[in-house]
Amino acid sequence: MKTSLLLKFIFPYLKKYKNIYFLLSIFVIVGIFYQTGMAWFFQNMTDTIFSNQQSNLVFFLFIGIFLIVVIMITSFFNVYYMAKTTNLIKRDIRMDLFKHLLQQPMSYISSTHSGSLQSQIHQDTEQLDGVLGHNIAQLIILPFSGSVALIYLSFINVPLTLITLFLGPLILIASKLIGVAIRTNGEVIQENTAKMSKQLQESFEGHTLLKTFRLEKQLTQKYKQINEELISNQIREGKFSGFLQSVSSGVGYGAQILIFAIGTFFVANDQITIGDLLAFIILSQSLITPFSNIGQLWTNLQRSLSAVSRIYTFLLLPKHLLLDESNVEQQPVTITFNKVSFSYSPNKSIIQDINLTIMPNQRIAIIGESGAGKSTLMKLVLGLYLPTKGSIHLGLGDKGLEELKGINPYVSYVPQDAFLFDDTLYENIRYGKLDATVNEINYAAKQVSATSFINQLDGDYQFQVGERGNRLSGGQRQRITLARAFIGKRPIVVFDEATSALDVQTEGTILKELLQQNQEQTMIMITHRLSTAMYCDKIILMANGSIIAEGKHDELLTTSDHYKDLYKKYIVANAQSYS
Ligand SMILES: Nc1ncnc2c1ncn2[C@@H]1O[C@H](COP(=O)(O)OP(=O)(O)OP(=O)(O)O)[C@@H](O)[C@H]1O
Repeated sequence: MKTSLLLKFIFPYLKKYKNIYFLLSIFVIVGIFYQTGMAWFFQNMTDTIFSNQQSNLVFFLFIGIFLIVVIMITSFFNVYYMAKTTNLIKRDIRMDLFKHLLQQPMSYISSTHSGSLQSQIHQDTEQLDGVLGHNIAQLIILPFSGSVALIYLSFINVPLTLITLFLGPLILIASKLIGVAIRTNGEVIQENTAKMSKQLQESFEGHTLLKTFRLEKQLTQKYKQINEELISNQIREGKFSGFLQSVSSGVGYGAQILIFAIGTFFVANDQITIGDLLAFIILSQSLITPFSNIGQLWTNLQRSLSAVSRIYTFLLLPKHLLLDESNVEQQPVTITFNKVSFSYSPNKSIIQDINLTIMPNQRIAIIGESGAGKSTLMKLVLGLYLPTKGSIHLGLGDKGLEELKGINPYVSYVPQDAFLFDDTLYENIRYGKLDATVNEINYAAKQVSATSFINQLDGDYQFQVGERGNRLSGGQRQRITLARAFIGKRPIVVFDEATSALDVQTEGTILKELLQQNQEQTMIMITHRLSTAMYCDKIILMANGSIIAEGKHDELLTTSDHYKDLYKKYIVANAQSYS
């Protein structure tokens, strides 16, 4: 990606702190002239001493104290303001990345590994120093301080100035060549680190499997391989930087020796004074440093720019459309599928040509074999994915029909995996309705038969559920996710096998309670249990992404052979379990 484009992207972040940058630039300008001021000071003080004008020494003493005070103040504010702006901008970028991440469509989330994404967001933000902090300031300052030194020295002696200047381009050529290698290598290091976080995260999340299948050796081997790759690339980077440093030091010290040798000759011939030579030795660094440091600063900038490029590319990803929740009212909502087809990838159709109407307050069961497309159909209802063909409309009574083009705000969802946030039970239920009162939370827990187990936990509702809720049993987690879904009283609730971890009796009690107490809600349940489906207003039977039968239990027994078979199997299985 073009450097100018990346700098244009970062500029608005800098602009926000223009006042601090203005103050910073004052201290930076003082810094630019400071080195020349010091050279002037030593040059004139030396010449004064050598010309026996000791009476002027008091004047130089005051100038010396003044210079010390100036450098102390300048150094403090330079470092402080630079750190302040850099960290403030990093904070803003991190926030933008996080907000953007939350608005990513499911297609992005499901195709990206969370470990790599985390490492990318953290590391790339940390690497921004190269374009924000001292690095960029130095890149701007050095040419100026070099020019000021050049003008000052050329007033003293032009040939000696040219000799000093002559060595600089050598470093520039070396750093240009090495800079490209460092940037490419930096990108590989970033990939290695992302792979490592990915593996760390998987080892942590899958630790039960890892232990039971005795996978320690395999995973250690895999981790070792990535670690070795990372270290070899980091060492290679060290080699590149070392080479650059070596050229810079050689040229820097070489310049000083050369100036000293030739300068002494000029002093001996009365072409310059000892003070002038001293000024040359001090300022030669200001002339050489831009060349030597610009190499390192440039490579840092390149490394940072590749981080900026990844951040920019991520922020350019289109967001998932979020409907304005403030307009959402509790009202009956009809869902209509018009010839809807959907595929996750271009070659494989998952949902095919579905026509379906779900009326307000209906109880719908979606059944079918594993992989038939039941969850995908519900993800379309939730608006997590948009149809690839056809359309879904929401009938909103007086407000008419509205095509679903983003997240559906009228639906609550109880997912298959009963995910809980690492927080208290209370907070986990409250996420379903942020302004819920204590009574509402109690009531929601009661509806899903959760109060008895909550009362036995340490701290009741203040119990910390742990990562993904792992301090609770599967059935307890499911009850909390049910409470979270019902507390918001949205017009439609989708259950994706939301009671599969409960025994049939508890499931029956909870569903009976929920169905009775929430008559004014549409409930759509994906289930493998016919015992649940049988009591619904409508059963939708799916196979290979299509609806192959729909109707009430009694109707389906006469209209669908497929359903009849399922029912027979259910009767047999039930009879066996009681025999
Ligand atoms: N994020 C995804 N990316 C690509 N393919 C997917 C994705 N999610 C599901 N699929 C595929 O879509 C098909 C339907 O999956 P879906 O989860 O909708 O089935 P299901 O009927 O709910 O199955 P189950 O009863 O096992 O939960 C499967 O073949 C699955 O591999």
